[in-house]
Amino acid sequence: MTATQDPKPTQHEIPSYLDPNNIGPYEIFLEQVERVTPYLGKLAYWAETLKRPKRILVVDVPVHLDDGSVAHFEGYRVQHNTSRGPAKGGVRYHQDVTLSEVMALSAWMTVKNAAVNLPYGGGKGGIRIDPRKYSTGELERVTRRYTTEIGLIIGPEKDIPAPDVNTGPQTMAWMMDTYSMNVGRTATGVVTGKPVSLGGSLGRADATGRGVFVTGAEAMKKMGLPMEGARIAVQGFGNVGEAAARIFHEHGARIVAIQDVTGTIYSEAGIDPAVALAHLRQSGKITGLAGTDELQRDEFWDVDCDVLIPAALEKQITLANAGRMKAKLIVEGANGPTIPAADDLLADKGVVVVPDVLANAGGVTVSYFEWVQDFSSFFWTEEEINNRLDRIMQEAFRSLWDVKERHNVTLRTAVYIVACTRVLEARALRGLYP
Ligand SMILES: NC(=O)C1=CN([C@@H]2O[C@H](COP(=O)(O)OP(=O)(O)OC[C@H]3O[C@@H](n4cnc5c(N)ncnc54)[C@H](O)[C@@H]3O)[C@@H](O)[C@H]2O)C=CC1
Ligand SMILES: O=C(O)CCC(=O)C(=O)O
Repeated sequence: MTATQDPKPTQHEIPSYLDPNNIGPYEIFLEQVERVTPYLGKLAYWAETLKRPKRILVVDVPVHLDDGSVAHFEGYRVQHNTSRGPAKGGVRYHQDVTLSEVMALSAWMTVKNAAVNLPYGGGKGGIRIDPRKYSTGELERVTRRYTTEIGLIIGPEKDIPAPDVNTGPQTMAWMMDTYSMNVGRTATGVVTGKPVSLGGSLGRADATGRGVFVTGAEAMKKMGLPMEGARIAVQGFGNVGEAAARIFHEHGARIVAIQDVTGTIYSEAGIDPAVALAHLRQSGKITGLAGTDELQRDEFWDVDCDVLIPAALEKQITLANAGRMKAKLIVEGANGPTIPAADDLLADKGVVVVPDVLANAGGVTVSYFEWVQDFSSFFWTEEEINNRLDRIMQEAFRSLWDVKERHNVTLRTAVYIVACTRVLEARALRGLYP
């Protein structure tokens, strides 16, 4: 080496296995468990329970395509933990779904359900498929075959799926119908997020975005950030991102940037989410909306905003962008959007992060209401649902914020302390032997 050469490795010279941005989804969860373990006292004895999913099912999903050929898709259902009740969590259709991802998503469900004190464990499912490439009929056949394959382990008292990325009420209707045919009775309680006419709950469609708003608004109050005119940037404009943007907008905040899989738009004057949604539905893309400028994908992270809402996929906030973000508050609509190293960097910068396992718990909370309504065959008004949801989310936020202050930790660690304590208390009380 000559004297002019820099002896320190540059970013691209770091071997991939040492690059914190390269961490896998389940490794992120394991790191989060490591961080909470010192706060668990005697329950740390049981911490290994959290690191091991209770049950994993990998299934082959063969279907006839419209052209007469047969395609095979890989599907998963992971039940991470059932100490506090049946497994509960969504089903994702995406071309990049992996077992590690579904394991992480199911583990985050365990933490989330305990964080808001729902009587559930955690589960999650997925199929590695790009749904944009298949017709509605093909997706129905994929869904029905997948439901039959995982029918071994799901059920209203065992494991209750729900929507996630690229799945929705129609997917849940097919799942409910297939499961019901297989068991010989109509079992509405086997999935949540169904159409309202099939035992679905009023308020479920907006529930996750509403919870993002409620927890975000609580955090803003604690931080002294006014809602009126607050600058908001949203990544992901689907079930969660669109509803969150719309509800913040309705409360006087200004949506300055939206990014989805098709592109990124920016407007200093603010974007009306309803107009953006109509444009997206009509044109198939978010870009090209009148009164907005198109940004390069990576420029989204430089947008001047007070609140950033990642509501797309995992691992979006990394060491490559966390340092340059302007937001004072991040409200995680998505599951797992922030890698642990970026979490540390944000904490050092004084950025408050409302973690996924609290911020996006509104969806599963109304799923719980739906499940209860299906069991009792007695349905509540939308006002009752929204009032109960708001109360649960506000009370959870306030008590978890107190834990954060008491232990002088991040809000994520505070949520993990409370949630993991609840899960492991149940584990310890139940004991190990039949
Ligand atoms: N649907 C629900 O009730 C809940 C969803 N979540 C989480 O919220 C996130 C979003 O889920 P949904 O809104 O249900 O899904 P969705 O399928 O309705 O919408 C996903 C959105 O993300 C965008 N997107 C996908 N890839 C992207 C990329 N590379 N860059 C930018 N945008 C991208 C899509 O264009 C779309 O706007 C996921 O992490 C999911 O696990 C969490 C709790 C409940
Ligand atoms: O509504 C549910 O049961 C689960 C929603 C979900 O998958 C999630 O919260 O990530």
